[in-house]
Amino acid sequence: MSAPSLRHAFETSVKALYGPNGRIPCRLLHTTPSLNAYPTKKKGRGGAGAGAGPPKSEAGPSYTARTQLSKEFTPSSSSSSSSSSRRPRRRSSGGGGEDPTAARIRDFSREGAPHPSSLSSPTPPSENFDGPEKGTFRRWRSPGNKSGIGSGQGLLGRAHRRNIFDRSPARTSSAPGGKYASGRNDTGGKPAYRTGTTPISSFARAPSTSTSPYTKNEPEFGAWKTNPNLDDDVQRGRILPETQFTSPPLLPGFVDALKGMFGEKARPTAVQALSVQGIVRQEGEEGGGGEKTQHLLAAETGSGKSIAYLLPVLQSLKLAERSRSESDSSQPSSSTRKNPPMAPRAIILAPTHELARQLAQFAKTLSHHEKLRVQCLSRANVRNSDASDGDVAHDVDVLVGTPMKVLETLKGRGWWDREIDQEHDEEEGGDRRRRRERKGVNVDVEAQAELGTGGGEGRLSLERVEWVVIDEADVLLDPDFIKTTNLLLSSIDASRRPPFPSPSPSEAKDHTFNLILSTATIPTSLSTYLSTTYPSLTRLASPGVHRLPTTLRTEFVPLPDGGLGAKNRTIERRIRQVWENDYKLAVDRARKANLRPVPQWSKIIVFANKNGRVESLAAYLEEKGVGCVGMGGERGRVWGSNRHLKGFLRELDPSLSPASSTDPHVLITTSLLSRGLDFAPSVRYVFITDEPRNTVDFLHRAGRSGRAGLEGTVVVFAKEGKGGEVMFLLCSVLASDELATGSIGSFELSVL
Ligand SMILES: Nc1ncnc2c1ncn2[C@@H]1O[C@H](COP(=O)(O)OP(=O)(O)OP(=O)(O)O)[C@@H](O)[C@H]1O
Repeated sequence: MSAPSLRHAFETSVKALYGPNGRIPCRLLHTTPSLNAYPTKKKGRGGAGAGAGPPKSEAGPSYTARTQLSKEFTPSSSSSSSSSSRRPRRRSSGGGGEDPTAARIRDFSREGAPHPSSLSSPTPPSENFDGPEKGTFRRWRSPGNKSGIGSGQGLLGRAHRRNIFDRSPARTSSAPGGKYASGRNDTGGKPAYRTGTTPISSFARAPSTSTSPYTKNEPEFGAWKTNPNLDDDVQRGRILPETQFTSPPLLPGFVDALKGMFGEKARPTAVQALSVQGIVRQEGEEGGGGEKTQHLLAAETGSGKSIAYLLPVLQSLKLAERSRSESDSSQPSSSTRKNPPMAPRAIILAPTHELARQLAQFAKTLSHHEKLRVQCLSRANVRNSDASDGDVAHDVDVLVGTPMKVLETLKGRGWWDREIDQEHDEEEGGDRRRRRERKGVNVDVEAQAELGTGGGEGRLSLERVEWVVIDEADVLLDPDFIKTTNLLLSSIDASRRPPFPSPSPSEAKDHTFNLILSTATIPTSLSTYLSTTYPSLTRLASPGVHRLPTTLRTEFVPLPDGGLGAKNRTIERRIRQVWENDYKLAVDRARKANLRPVPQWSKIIVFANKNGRVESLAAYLEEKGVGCVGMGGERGRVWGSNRHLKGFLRELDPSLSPASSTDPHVLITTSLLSRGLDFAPSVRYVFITDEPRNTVDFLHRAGRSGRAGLEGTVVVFAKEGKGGEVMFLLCSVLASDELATGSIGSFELSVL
C-alpha cells in the first residue's frame, strides 16, 4: 500500500475513533476527524484452547485497518514473512492454561522475520518462565532501605524546584526524601519537562515550504541556511558526502580512534557525514578568532550525533593547539598557578549528569591518540566544590556538564540559593526588574559582567571557550532550562568580549564562540526560537530525523480491564515472554549446532510516567522474583558515577567493572533516562507502560533501543480503545519508512 493509502487508513481509524470534532484524549495527538464509524471489536479473540488468536482470515473487522497498516510496515515483499509479522500472536505450544492477554499480543514488525515465539521448543509458558538467573541478582530496594540501589537519599527534595534532568544546585533546606514515597511525579507535581506539552501537530516545519529536504520532489530548502562549504546535493540531504572516515579531512589520530571504536571499516552515519563535510575544519582553516559558526545537527536517536559534534570540536581544538605551539612555543601555561582555574576551550552541555558522563567518555575515547584533556564536571559531584578540589583544578580542553553544574563551578556552590534569597530581599523592596535579571531572564550587560568575570569562585575561567555544544538542545532550550542555559552562554560571552557592547536591539544572538546544537526532535517552539535567535544557524539533518530507527520494531500489547494489578501482571508476563523467546532462540541455535543452549538474555527498559508508578511496578516485580532496578526522579541515582546504570549502558567507561550475568535485566524508570543515554546492545526491548506525554517523549523513550543499527523492539502497553489505538497507530506511523514526510490528518510530520 502506498503512503497515501496508509495515511488514509490512519485518518480513517482516528476519525472513526473520535468522531467529528473529536479531540484525542491521550495528549499525543490532536485532530479534527469527521468519519463516523469504527468497526466493532470482534469478541472471542484469545479464547481458550491451544493456538488461540484467530487465523488472519478470521480476524474481526476491528482489526482490518490495523492489518492493513501492518502490511504497510512490512517492506519485505515476501508473503510468508509478512504474514508472519501480521498474524496475531499465537501461544507457545509449550502448553499450560490459555493466556488470553498473551495470545492477543500482536507483533507488527517491519522486518517480517518470524517471531521467536513461533519456534517450537519444550519451554514452559511465559507465566512461569524464570529468565536470567532468577533470584541471584541485585534487586530494587524499598524506599526505606538505605542500602544499595534504590535507597532513597532524600534527593528529590534537593531538586524540587528544578527540572527532572538536573538536580544541581543543591538546596539543603528543602524537603526530605520522604516526599518521594508519596508518589509524586518526577518534579514533585509539575510536568516532567515542558516539551511534554508539544503535540505532534506542533512539530516544527521549515517555514515557507511544507516539504522536507529529503522528499523526492526537489523541494526548496526552506528556511534552512545554505552552507557555502556544502555542495547543493549534500545540503539538501540527497546524498551523503562521506562514506568513510578519512584523513584528511580528519586528523589521523581521530580516524584511528574511530577505527578503534567501530572497527577498521568504520563508516560515518548520515549525520556524521554531514558534520564532517560541513563543520570539520582542516589544516590551515582552524578558524581561531575568525567568524564564529552556528550549526544544528538533527538526526534520529542512536544515529551517532555525539560523535558528529565531537569530531569538529576536537579537531578544531587540536588544530588551534598545533598552530599556537608553532607560533608561540613560549606561551605561559595556566597550570603554573598553584590552583589554576579550569580554562576549557570547549564546553559540552547535557541535561543530565548521566549523559554528561557518557559524553565525556566519548570525548576521551576519541581523543585517545590526539591527546586532548576532557573533564566531566559531574565527576566532581561526590565532593563539595571547593576551590581546592584537586579533581578539577587543572587545565582542560573540553569540559562536559549540565548547565547548572557549570554555573555552580563558575559561581560557587549555593549560588542559586543565594540569588533566590537575594530575590526575596529585593522583592520585598519592590525591585522586580532586578529579580528577573537575577533569574537569567533578559540578563543585561551589567549582570553579564558580574557573572562572567567577578562572580565566580575562581575555579572556572570562560575566557578561552571557543566551542559550546548544547546536546539535547530541545530540552536545554525549553522553558525549564532556557534561563540557565542562556545565563551560561551570556557568561561565556561576557568573559570573552570586554568591553561589553550595547545590547543588540534584535533578539538575534551573536556569540563569541562557535555553537553546535544537537537534537533528535525539534518541536515548533524550538524551531521558532532558533529562527529568531540564531538566524544564521546552519541546519544539518539526517534523512531519518523524527522517525523511529529503522531497526526498531513496534508492538502493541492491549491491557486488560482490571486496574493496576492486571496491568502489572501483563507487564510481568511480557517480560517473561521476552526471556522465553531468548531461550527458544538459544535452543534453536544450539540444536542446529548440536551444542548446549546458552541464552543471550535481553535487557528491558520499562518507562513509566511517575515515580510512584516506578516504585509500585518495581515492588510488584520484586515480589514476583523478577530482579529489577527502579529509578524514578532522583531515586537510585549515584553521585559522580553511572554505577547505578551498570549493565544497562554500553560500556565505554573503563572504571566500571564489566556487567555480569547476575545484574538485573530490567530497569524501570521515567523520562529522566530517556534522553541521550546509549544503552547496551543487550537492551533489546523498551516497554512503554504509560502513555507518553507526547510524541517527542515517545520517540526518545523508544530510541533507547534499536541504536546504531542494532535491532530492538518497542512494546507499547495500552488499553484497547481510544488512547491505546492512537498510541499504536502513532507507533506505526512513526515506524513507517514510506511516510517520509507530509501530514496525516492534522498531524504535521514534515519537520525538516
Ligand atoms: N559511525 C559509527 N559506526 C558505528 N557505530 C557508531 C558510529 N557512530 C556512533 N556509533 C555508535 O552509535 C551509538 C549511538 O551514538 P550516540 O549516543 O551518539 O547517538 P545519538 O544520535 O546521540 O542518540 P540520542 O539521540 O539517543 O542521543 C553509540 O554506541 C556509538 O558508539
